[in-house]
Amino acid sequence: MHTPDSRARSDWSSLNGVQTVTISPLEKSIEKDIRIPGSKSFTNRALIIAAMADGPSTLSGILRSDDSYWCIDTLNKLGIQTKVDGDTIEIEGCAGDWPVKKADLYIGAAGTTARFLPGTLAAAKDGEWFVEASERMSQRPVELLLEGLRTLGASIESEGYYPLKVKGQGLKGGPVTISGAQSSQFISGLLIASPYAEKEVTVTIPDHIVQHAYVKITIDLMERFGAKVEANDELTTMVIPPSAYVGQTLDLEADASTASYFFALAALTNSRIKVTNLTMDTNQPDIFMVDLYEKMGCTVTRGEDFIEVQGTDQLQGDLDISMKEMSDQTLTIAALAPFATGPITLRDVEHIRHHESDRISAICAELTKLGIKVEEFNDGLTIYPGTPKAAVLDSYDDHRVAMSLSLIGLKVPEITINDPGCVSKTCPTYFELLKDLGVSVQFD
Ligand SMILES: O=C(O)C1=C[C@@H](OP(=O)(O)O)[C@@H](O)[C@H](O)C1
Ligand SMILES: C=C(OP(=O)(O)O)C(=O)O
Repeated sequence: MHTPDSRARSDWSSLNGVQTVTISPLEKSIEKDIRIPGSKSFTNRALIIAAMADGPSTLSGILRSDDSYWCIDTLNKLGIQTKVDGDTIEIEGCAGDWPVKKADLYIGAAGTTARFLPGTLAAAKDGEWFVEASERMSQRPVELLLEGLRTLGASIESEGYYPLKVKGQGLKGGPVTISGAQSSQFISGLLIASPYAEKEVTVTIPDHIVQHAYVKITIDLMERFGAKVEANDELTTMVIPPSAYVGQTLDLEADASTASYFFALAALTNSRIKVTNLTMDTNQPDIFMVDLYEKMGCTVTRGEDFIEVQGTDQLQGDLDISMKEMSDQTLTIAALAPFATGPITLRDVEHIRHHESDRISAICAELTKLGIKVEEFNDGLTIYPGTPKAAVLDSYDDHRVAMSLSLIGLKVPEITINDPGCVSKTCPTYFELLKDLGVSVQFD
C-alpha cells in the first residue's frame, strides 16, 4: 500500500487515521439535489491574487481543503492578514510587497500554489524565502516555469524541483517563451506575477497548452482584480502591461471537477443528480464531462441555475476520446468504462503521469486488480467491458484515484479503498456528500 504523506494533510483534512472505506452497491437509484464545494482552481488563484493586491478583498464560496489550507497558511507566514469564517475569507492585500521578508514556507501538495506562488515572491523588491512542498509535489515538474521566471529576471535556486529558494529582487519583464505541453499551470504562474514586472511581459507558447481553459480562468480572474491581459484566441501570445491588482469582493464558483463524480454516480446507477450551484456558464473545462455522459447514454439538462444528469440502465462504450482538455477526469471515465457496452480509449494525457500519482499507471493497476482488461500506453489507456470483482484498492495518496474508484463500489460489492482521507486535497467532504445522497459508506 502507498504510504500517505501525512505532513501534507492539514487542519481542514477529514478522515485522519481512517485506514479504509468500503462503499456498498446502491439498492435503488437516487433522485437528489446537491451543492458542490468551491472550486480549487478559483480559490487558490483568488487567494494569491488578493494577497498581492492593493487593499482588502472578501472571497466567498472558497474551498476548504488541504490545497487551500496550505495556500492560506503560506500567505499568513508571508505576513498577510486573513480572517476565515466558514467559506468566506477576508484578505488584507500587501500591494506586491510581502510583509515578512524571510521565512520558511510549506505549500503542501497543491500544483496550483506550487506553480502560482514563486513568481509572486520573485516579483517582490526584497525578501528571501525557502519554499518546501509535499513529497509528491517535490517530484512534479516546475523547471520550465522557473526558467521562464528567470528569463523575466527572477532569482530562484533549486535542483529542478521543490524545494526552492526564492529571492525578491523584482521582475524586469520582457519576452518569455514557454511550452504549455507539460502543465497549463506554468503559464498561469507566469501570468499572475507579470503585472508586477517593471516592463510589459509578452508570453509566447511555441507548442500547445494542455488544458488551456485553466489559462483562460487565470486571465479572467486577473482582469477581475484590475490587471490587463491582451491575448489571442488560441492563447499563444499574451501581453501583460505593468499594473497592480486591486482588492475585490468575489463569490467563487463551485468546483466542476468535484461535480463530475456526482454526475458519474447518476450515469452509472441510473440516478438523477441535480447540481444546484453550477451552470454551463463557466470556464472550468471539466464542466464538459456532461457532454461525455450524454454520449454514454445519459440525459443532461443544462438549466439557467443548475445542471442535472439522469443516468441510464446501460452506459454506451465504443468510444475513443481525447481527454487533453479535461484530463483530471480521465480516471472518472476509466472507472465507468467497465460497465459500458464496448471498449473506451482515453488519449492525449501523458502529462497526468506527473500529477498526484502516475495516474495512467495507477488506474491501470487498480482496474487490473478488479479483473478488468486494460491496455496502457504512453499517453492513455483502453478499458474493456467486464464484471469487476471484490478487491482492496490503493488510492496512491491521490484524491482523484480514490473518488473515481469509489464509483465502482456503487455497483460492485466489497470494494474497499485504502486511505480515503486523501480526498482532502480537494474535497474533504466527499464521502459525507455520498452518505447524504443515501450511499452506504463504511470506514475502518
Ligand atoms: O490551473 C489549475 O487550476 C489547474 C490546471 C490543471 O493542471 P495541469 O495543466 O498542470 O494539468 C489541472 O489538472 C489542475 O487540477 C488545476
Ligand atoms: C492535477 C490536480 O491538481 P494540482 O492542482 O495539484 O495540479 C488535480 O486536482 O487533479
